[in-house]
Amino acid sequence: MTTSTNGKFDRTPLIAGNWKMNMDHVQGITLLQKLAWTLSDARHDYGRVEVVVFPPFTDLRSTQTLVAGDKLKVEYGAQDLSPKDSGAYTGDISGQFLAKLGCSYVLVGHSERRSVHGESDELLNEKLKAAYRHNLVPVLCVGEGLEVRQAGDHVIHTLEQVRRDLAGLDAEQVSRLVIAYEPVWAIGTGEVAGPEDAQEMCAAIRAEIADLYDDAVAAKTRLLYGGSVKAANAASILGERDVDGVLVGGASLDVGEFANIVRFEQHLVTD
Ligand SMILES: O=C(CO)COP(=O)(O)O
Repeated sequence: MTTSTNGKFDRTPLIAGNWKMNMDHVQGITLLQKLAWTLSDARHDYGRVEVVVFPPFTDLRSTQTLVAGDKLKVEYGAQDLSPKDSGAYTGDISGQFLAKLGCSYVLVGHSERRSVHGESDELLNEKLKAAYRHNLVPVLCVGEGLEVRQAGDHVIHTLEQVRRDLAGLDAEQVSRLVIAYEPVWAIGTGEVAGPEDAQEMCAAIRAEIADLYDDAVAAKTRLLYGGSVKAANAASILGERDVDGVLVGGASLDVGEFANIVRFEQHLVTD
């Protein structure tokens, strides 16, 4: 992994777009092509700020063809995977298939899967292990709902998720892991956790990883914030010490908006 030299990051910033259940494969290719053109016009340095999109499963083959054919530097991943590698699991998608499609990353435990599909920490732990079996880097999503936040238990709650989800993973795996803190009350609502909220939780997660593993592992794990991120608020969130990137939902469907988030360094206040 390359190291950015902007003085604020010692981990390569990662800007990720979760398309959720939007964009069929034709629309997806158009979106990705426009994004690549926009970033190319802006002479974006992908070694300095990594860019990843998470299209629906049905877009992945055309995404692979476009990325390989046009030698794009945008990376891509899937929004979920099965804990199993193959067999009688109708409707599920194996990490092996995702790796074959050139995916680098896979989302695990997005709050919409935890709530809509009732995914438990035990299942997510299995999914993380499945991702590593196929050399996919998991982006593990954690975060609290509104009631937990109002009760002031957000840090305890989120660290508990981290502990349960990471059970049995080794230090090498966790140093490659990406964890996205996505407070459920800030997803798709226009409510953004402030930069200081993002920093508070990312610092707490990093300290927890140092506790569970060691400081060297904690220094490598990348921590993202997600929830109503837009070009207008991205730079201040990304300026925080422990925030290494953002996981963007709605705004990742707008090329101009997402490209401006990728180019957040233009808006960083340097001290
Ligand atoms: O869930 C999210 C990304 O995974 C955040 O979605 P929004 O950016 O639309 O709030």
